[in-house]
Amino acid sequence: MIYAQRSSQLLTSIPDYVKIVEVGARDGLQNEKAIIPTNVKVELIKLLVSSGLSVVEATSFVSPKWVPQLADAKDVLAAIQNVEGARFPVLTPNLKGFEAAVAAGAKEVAVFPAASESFSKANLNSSIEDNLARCHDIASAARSLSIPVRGYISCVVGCPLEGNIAPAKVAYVAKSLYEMGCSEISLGDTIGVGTPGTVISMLEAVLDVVPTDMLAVHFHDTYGQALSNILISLQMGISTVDSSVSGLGGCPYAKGATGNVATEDVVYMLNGLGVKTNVDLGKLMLAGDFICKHLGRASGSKAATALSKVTSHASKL
Ligand SMILES: CC(C)(COP(=O)([O-])OP(=O)([O-])OC[C@H]1O[C@@H](n2cnc3c(N)ncnc32)[C@H](O)[C@@H]1OP(=O)([O-])[O-])[C@@H](O)C(=O)NCCC(=O)NCCSC(=O)C[C@@](C)(O)CC(=O)[O-]
Repeated sequence: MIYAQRSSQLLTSIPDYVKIVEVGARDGLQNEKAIIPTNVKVELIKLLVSSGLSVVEATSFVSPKWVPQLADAKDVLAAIQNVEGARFPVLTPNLKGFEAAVAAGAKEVAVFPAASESFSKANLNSSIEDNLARCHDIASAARSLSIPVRGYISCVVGCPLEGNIAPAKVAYVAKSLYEMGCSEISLGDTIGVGTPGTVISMLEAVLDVVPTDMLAVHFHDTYGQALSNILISLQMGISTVDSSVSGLGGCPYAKGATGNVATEDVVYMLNGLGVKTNVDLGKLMLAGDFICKHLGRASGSKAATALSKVTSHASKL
C-alpha cells in the first residue's frame, strides 16, 4: 500500500500523452559526411510517418555552403507534399530561407537562436541579438501567412565554446521567442552535457517566463543523460519531446556532440511508464533499420538493438 502510494506520487506529474517531434531527417542527417540521396531521405520520412509520428521535421532551408547535406530541401519537401498523417516543419535561419521554404510548400517553420554568443556566431554568423531580430522578421512574415513558428534554443545548459550557460540567458531568449509569437519553444542541449541537476535549474528559469505547455525538450545523448533529463522534464510538466530515429545526429558546428536521444529509446521508456505516444515501436524500428542499412552502421538506439536481438533469437526458436 505504502509502495503503491509512493510510486503513484512519483508518476502523478507525468503527462498521459507525450508528443514526439522526430528530428532525424533534419538534425540527424545534417551531420552526415556522405551526401544522402533525396529519395533515401524521402523514404525515411515516409517510414517515420507510418510509425505514427505526428511531427516529422523534414529539412532546413539554410545556406548550402554551411550545410551541404540539406541542399536538396526543396526537392525533399516537393516529394512529401502528398504524404498525409504528419506535419513537416523545416528550419529557416533568415527571411531568404523562410521565403524559399514557403515557396516550396512548407506549412510550418522553425527558427533557431542560441543562448550562447559564441555558438550563435559559429552556427549562424550573427550575434544573439541580431539573430533574434531575424527570428522576429520571420515570425512577422509567418503570422501574416498563418504559418506556425517553432523556436529552438541551442546550448541551453552548455556550449562547446563557452562552457556552462546561465539559466537566465536561456530564459531571456525563451521570453523573446514567446513574445514574438512562437507557437512552441524547444530547449536544446546541443552538446548533451546536461544532467537532471543542471536541467532542473534551466527549466525553472524558463518556466517563469513561458507557459509549460508551450515548451519542448531536445536532448543530445553525448554523456548518456538524455533519458534521465527527459524523465525529469516530464515530471516538471513538459509533454513535448524531440528525438531522432536510431539516435542519428550531432551538430556540424558543435564538434564532438553525438546524436539526439533515440526515438526508439524514448518510446520504449514512455511505453513502460504507460504514457501514450501513438507511435508503433515495431514500425519505428523498420524506419531505423532502413536508415542504418543505408548509412552502413549499427543503430544508436539501445532499445532497438536489444529488441532486434530478442526478435531474431525468438525467430530461431
Ligand atoms: C544563417 C546563414 C545563412 C548566415 O550565413 P552568412 O554567410 O552570414 O549569410 P549571408 O547572408 O552573408 O549570405 C551568404 C550566402 O549565403 C546565401 N544564403 C543566405 N541565407 C540563405 C538561405 N537561407 N538559404 C540559402 N542560401 C542562403 C546568400 O544568398 C549568399 O549567397 P552567395 O551570394 O554567396 O551565393 C548561415 O549561417 C546558415 O545557413 N547557418 C545554418 C547553420 C545550421 O543549419 N546549423 C545546424 C542547425 S542548428 C542545430 O542543429 C541546433 C538545433 C536546432 O538542432 C538545436 C539543438 O540541437 O540543440
